[in-house]
Amino acid sequence: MSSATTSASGGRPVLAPPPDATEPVRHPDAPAPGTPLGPHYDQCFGCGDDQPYGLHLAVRAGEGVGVTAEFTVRPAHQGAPGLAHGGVLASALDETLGSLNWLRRVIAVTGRLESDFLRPVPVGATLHLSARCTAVAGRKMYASAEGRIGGPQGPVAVRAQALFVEVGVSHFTSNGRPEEIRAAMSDPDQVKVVRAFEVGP
Ligand SMILES: CCCCC/C=C\C/C=C\C/C=C\C/C=C\CCCC(=O)SCCNC(=O)CCNC(=O)[C@H](O)C(C)(C)COP(=O)(O)OP(=O)(O)OC[C@H]1O[C@@H](n2cnc3c(N)ncnc32)[C@H](O)[C@@H]1OP(=O)(O)O
Repeated sequence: MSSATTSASGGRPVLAPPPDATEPVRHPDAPAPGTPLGPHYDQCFGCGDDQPYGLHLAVRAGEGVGVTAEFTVRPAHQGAPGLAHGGVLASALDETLGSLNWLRRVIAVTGRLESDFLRPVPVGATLHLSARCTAVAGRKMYASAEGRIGGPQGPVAVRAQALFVEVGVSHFTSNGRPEEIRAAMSDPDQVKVVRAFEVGP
């Protein structure tokens, strides 16, 4: 019997790479380890500078197909008094995982995200996130992430496993609200981001 966590064929967990999956490949032009990746869209809830209640996640390239990031929980991110909302923490994991695609120079969107919440995360705390791509199979990228509190070596508060699916720019231009697409396409910085992805390996 299949379930939400097992594939229709063979009963393999959905987030387990298939036997023909390959090692992820870092693009030769990927930024050096330690380089800030910068926002992919200034209105992005995860990384955008112009999103007042956003997470303002600061992501840096790591080794291989890996990244690190920091997110400081603000009062706008509460679920219970003084504590981060779980959906916000899942967003931080999602954004960190999504950034891995920069290092592969592939545009991809989250297909599936499974999160574990291990410790409450207070307002004012900085979540130290890290993510790595574990495998690639066709358009599918498998990845995992964790977030620690109290410092980069502190206890793990949240972790996630995810599947991203490669898409073309038309995923956004065909489905996004036209006002925002038009604005994005007339912003030279945004066009530069899209071009960086279109020049593949
Ligand atoms: C001018 C505009 C500029 C736009 C900006 C451009 C570039 C900027 C650069 C980067 C920005 C990119 C992303 C944003 C980055 C970070 C934010 C965090 C990430 C997100 O927050 S992003 C938002 C949430 N995300 C979605 O909004 C996705 C909605 N969704 C869909 O759009 C489709 O659902 C899609 C595309 C996922 C698949 O659709 P599809 O038709 O293309 O492909 P298909 O269904 O065939 O799946 C292919 C293979 O993936 C397997 N598969 C698919 N889904 C699965 C699942 N859930 N579980 C297990 N396996 C799954 C299939 O089983 C099959 O596997 P197999 O090949 O083995 O059969």
